Amino acid sequence: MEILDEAESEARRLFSLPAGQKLMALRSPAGATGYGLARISPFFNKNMWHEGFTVMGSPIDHARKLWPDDFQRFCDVIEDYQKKMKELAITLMHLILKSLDLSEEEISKVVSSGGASTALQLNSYPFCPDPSRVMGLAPHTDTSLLTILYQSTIDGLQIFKNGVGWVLVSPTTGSLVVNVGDFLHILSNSQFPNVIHRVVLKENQQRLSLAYFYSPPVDFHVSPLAMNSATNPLYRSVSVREYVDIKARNLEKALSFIRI
Ligand SMILES: O=C(O)CCC(=O)C(=O)O
Ligand SMILES: [Fe+2]
Repeated sequence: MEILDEAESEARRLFSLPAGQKLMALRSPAGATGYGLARISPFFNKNMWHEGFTVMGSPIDHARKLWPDDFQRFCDVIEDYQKKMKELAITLMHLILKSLDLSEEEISKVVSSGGASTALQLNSYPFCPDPSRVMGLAPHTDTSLLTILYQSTIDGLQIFKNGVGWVLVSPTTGSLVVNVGDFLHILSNSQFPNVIHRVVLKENQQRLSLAYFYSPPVDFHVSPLAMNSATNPLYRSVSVREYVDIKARNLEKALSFIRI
């Protein structure tokens, strides 16, 4: 798909800028978008071999700072990428929720009530002379319903499988990885379990990835909707806003805070 190549090339162009230039678009302490460390960094006492750039909607304010005379191409490609990923996320969510026997009415509440919360995260794991000594991205689950991940050509993504351990998910040309996040885990009463994943660098080349996070609107209350008659709800109802806040303070323990 052409848009994957274009978005990858724009991400590469951004991360190739001199450090001083990238710092012009630094995420502000209270802000959610812009250039900076991985969001999960505060939970770990070692830095990760990673730099990121977060977009929500139009990236124009930050793009103007990065390329004062040439920001339009980046904005066009990144906005188009988000539009395509959103369409795909909605299609996937419909299929998943249908498979869980939710009614059309319930599905439309989850998927389209008042617009989703979405974010696009551009990730770069720069060239590293000794990859065996660094952590790319520490283990975590995504907070989203689902995350559509494009990893270009370099290995690194691993998922944790119970009873097996860490399993490498190698990139395949033109393919996307879909990760189940915490919100789908709650909504499906853990029939679609969230996936613990991390990035371990093996090759001494720069690695790029683009993660599109799709979540319900901030005021939506997520609760286990999909249950067969034999099961009890495992989680209490929680608004997206409240859960994001719990996660920001507790990371991987967040689900245990809403466990019934
Ligand atoms: O770089 C990757 O393959 C994974 C990125 C990721 O997990 C994230 O941005 O949440
Ligand atoms: Fe992730």
